[in-house]
Amino acid sequence: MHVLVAYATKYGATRGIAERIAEVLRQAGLQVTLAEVDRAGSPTAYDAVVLGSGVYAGRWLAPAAAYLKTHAGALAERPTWLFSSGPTGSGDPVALMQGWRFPQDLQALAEQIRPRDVAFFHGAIWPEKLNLAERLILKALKAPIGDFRDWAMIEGWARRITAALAEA
Ligand SMILES: Cc1cc2nc3c(=O)[nH]c(=O)nc-3n(C[C@H](O)[C@H](O)[C@H](O)COP(=O)(O)O)c2cc1C
Repeated sequence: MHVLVAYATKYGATRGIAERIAEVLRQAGLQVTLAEVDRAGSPTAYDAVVLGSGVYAGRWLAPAAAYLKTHAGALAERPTWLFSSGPTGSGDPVALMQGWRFPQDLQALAEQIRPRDVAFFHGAIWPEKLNLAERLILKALKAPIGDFRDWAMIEGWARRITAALAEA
């Protein structure tokens, strides 16, 4: 079973999450290709796909959104899992983002693809990497600064993927 773990990242937080997911899948004996989404190629080369993106102003990064649009048909034909990396701060990510779970503009596509699950993980913000506009936005929003990625939550989700694929 060959699984693609593809991601879009601006500052590396989502890459780290994708790497951890890939590690858990490999430990379970799956063949895994880990790739930035614009280098991932078609989903038709894989038996299953895990696709994730960092969230900016409520939207996925453009390369991840484009991949979902371009390959919706192929993704619908194979087990697909989607995840977003976003909120900083402790507590449930959906509660932290006032009920937000997945980009509004991609919801119809996601319904078409029928992913096995759609996860929303805590993200990470490294202020020194941000441009001035981004720093000002985060200051105005009073967003907590730091690495809030919840590795136990991420690994648990990845283990559920391995369990589902073992049944497939
Ligand atoms: C300017 C800016 C806007 C952001 N907007 C959102 C948002 O709307 N929703 C959210 O959950 N997280 C938001 N975040 C947090 C990022 O999604 C989070 O830091 C994520 O882990 C970044 O992933 P990346 O480093 O892979 O790009 C924002 C961060 C920045 C810097």
